[in-house]
Amino acid sequence: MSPSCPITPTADPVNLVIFGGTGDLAMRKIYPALSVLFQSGLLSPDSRIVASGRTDMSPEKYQRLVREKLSGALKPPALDELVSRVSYARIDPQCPESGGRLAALLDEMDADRPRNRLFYLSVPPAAYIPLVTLLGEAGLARESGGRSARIVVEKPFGRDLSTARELDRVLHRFFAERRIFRIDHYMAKETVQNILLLRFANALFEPVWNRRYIDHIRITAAESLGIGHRSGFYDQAGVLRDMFQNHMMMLLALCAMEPPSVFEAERVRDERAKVFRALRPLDPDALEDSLVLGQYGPGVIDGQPVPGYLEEPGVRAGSLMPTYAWMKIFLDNWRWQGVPFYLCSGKRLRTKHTKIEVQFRDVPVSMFRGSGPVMPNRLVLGIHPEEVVRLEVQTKSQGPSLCLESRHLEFAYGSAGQDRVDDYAKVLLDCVNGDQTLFWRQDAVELCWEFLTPVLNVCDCPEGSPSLHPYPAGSDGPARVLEMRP
Ligand SMILES: NC(=O)C1=CN([C@@H]2O[C@H](COP(=O)(O)OP(=O)(O)OC[C@H]3O[C@@H](n4cnc5c(N)ncnc54)[C@H](OP(=O)(O)O)[C@@H]3O)[C@@H](O)[C@H]2O)C=CC1
Ligand SMILES: O=C1O[C@H](COP(=O)(O)O)[C@@H](O)[C@H](O)[C@H]1O
Repeated sequence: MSPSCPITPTADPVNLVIFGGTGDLAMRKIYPALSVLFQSGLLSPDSRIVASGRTDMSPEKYQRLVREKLSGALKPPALDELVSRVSYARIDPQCPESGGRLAALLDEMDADRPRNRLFYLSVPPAAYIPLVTLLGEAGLARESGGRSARIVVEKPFGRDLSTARELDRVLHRFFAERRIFRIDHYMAKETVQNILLLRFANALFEPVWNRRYIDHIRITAAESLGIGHRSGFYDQAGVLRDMFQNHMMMLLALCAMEPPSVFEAERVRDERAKVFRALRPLDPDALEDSLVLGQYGPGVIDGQPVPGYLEEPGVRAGSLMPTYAWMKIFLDNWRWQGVPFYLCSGKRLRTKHTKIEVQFRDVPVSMFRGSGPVMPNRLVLGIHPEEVVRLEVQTKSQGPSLCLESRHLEFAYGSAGQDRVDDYAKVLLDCVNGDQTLFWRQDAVELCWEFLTPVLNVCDCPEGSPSLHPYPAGSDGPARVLEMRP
């Protein structure tokens, strides 16, 4: 850690209520993140976790379940310490007495001292509004006696513009905006957080970070995983709602935003929203010029045969849901006029890799004729698996003749030996501490839904997308994208 970096203090104790405590997200991401926070002392040992679901279960049985599910990821004593802080309450939003029961339980837990309250909606989106209403009507959304009450909302924030607005209306009935945390775990990834520091804490990049010097920017989030057990959600959402409306648009905003006057949540969020306001609307009559949608078929990944999307359990027969999208986006503002941003994400691709590539323009003319082509500079921000910042520059290769060679100036997080906090741990800690910098604000959510509406309309019509390009699992995506790429 840098000597000038302040030590992060231990957060005040919190009672964390995880709605959806038996679910995939809770087991795979939230508990391991909590364990990191407890072990590193960032979360007070006085904090408690109440998991809930509609299933009836004793706290002891739930503790056994957590132990069993997490035994691969966590070992004693970390696992024991985590489990000792966990209890379970059956909460069914359809059941009128659920809210009162939860309120009584939390009061009982607070008998020794009042704790802040954090309610985490880790449930299917259809349960968001009923649970927010339950909290509000039970008086649990109120702050009192210096105790905060915050709510964490998982993506997707609605399934289109109108449902996003409806969710927001209900959230705001009970929670002020400063207490609503719309999570995007991509924002907490180390190299993603680093984008703004790289751009605005160095004098080097900003003068060339514009249409005069940048040819295009490519943002890729490729996954080799399929949809797992999530067909119920995914077959209603597809890649556009799952990855574009949130993570991909956020990466775009971080690459394109103006510097805020000060690094404060609202000022940073203002600048991100301005990027979304500058999005050039997609032309519904010419979508094929800026969009490729695809769906994976059967194929081979890591030498193993994998089924196609339509063979995945739970997917509707003949579903036309896209599992891959490539999009060309323009921003209509002075900095970015004419610079294409290529966004691409898909499931069941050859490898998992997430990165941002900033491609600079060619030199005006090469004076090194006969020494090979002068490749344009490229800045690669590797997010996964490599966490790296790599600037590709042209140099002279060693030897008597004048030959051009591409070399890298590189900084890799993995080799920097710094303290690391996993992405869910970081966002959870920020919720506990009330820092909204890394979270979505409603204006940005709505602007992104508005932008995607023409594509979603096409995908949602019964015939689905007019051109859904198939690609074999384990490939690099639909061949059509190669024709569109610069
Ligand atoms: N899994 C992931 O990788 C990611 C998930 N998300 C989002 O997180 C949320 C949770 O996802 P995930 O964990 O995968 O979902 P799961 O289907 O695995 O788990 C859902 C959980 O919610 C509970 N639940 C279901 N319906 C209701 C209801 N009507 N009222 C109260 N509780 C309910 C279930 O328990 P019970 O049946 O007992 O009620 C279960 O604990 C979703 O919004 C998803 O979009 C976001 C990013 C990644
Ligand atoms: O939010 C989501 O993200 C994951 C990919 O996250 P990563 O951190 O592993 O890159 C994706 O698999 C999932 O479908 C989506 O809901």
